[in-house]
Amino acid sequence: MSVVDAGPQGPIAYTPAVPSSASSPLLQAVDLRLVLGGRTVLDALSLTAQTGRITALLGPNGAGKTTFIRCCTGILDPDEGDVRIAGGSVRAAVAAGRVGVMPQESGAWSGIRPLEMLHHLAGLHASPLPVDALAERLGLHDFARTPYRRLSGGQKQAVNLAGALVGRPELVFLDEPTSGMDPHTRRAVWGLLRELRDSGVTVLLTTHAMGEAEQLADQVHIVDAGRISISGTVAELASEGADLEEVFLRHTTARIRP
Ligand SMILES: Nc1ncnc2c1ncn2[C@@H]1O[C@H](COP(=O)(O)OP(=O)(O)OP(=O)(O)O)[C@@H](O)[C@H]1O
Repeated sequence: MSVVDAGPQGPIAYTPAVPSSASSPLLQAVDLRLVLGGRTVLDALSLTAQTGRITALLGPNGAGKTTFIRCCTGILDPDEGDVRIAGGSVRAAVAAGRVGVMPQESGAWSGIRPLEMLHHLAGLHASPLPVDALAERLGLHDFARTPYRRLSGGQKQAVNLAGALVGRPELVFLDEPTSGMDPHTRRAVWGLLRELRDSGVTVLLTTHAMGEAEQLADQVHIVDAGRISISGTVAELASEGADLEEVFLRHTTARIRP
């Protein structure tokens, strides 16, 4: 077992609620197709996320990253293809508390205060993380009494991240987790995500910050127009003789001409 340091309150022992087998990919999406509003949003998209690794999904605006996460968390059903989590269905994994999700926009009730929200979410899980220690780790006590609607963008992100983790999931989807965060907070979150990985948690995140993917990702998938354009480790992708941003630009389609 490894540990998430909670700062002055002491460590949080982070063992996923359901330990996963390290021998296979925890998440397997095969040939997903989905049409929304007459537009093909996912187009034969297949990818895996290995157990206890950080997988980054990169892609232009509108490429289908959030839609993919919605298919992996039971919010949307693909028209074709299948998502398996630990070999079972998405719904079974979600019902068993194996999955955490930090959406780009949370549906948090606007008047709720951060710690109230976390205590509420913790109450939905069998063995949640200690709320105070998690809040301490993410600096939530500084604005613990502020209603959600009055939080800054970065503060909302921190609360949403805590909400994704409080149930001690073994698979966490983070949709642009550090967008709007200052560099101090961003680096603290990177440290936390590395500790989660070291504890065996599987993380799939989206980001538009190439440096974030370079810092964190064990595996990168670049998606363009609903399909995987290229995948590999950062080192494998950079072996094309370019940095990750250059690889991204080469393998995706510009929506707007510079
Ligand atoms: N419910 C819906 N009905 C119709 N179109 C939708 C729906 N949800 C998403 N889309 C469309 O699907 C496409 C992909 O959206 P998605 O949010 O998955 O992109 P994304 O890769 O996460 O983009 P970003 O990087 O900007 O967050 C967009 O063109 C979007 O307008």
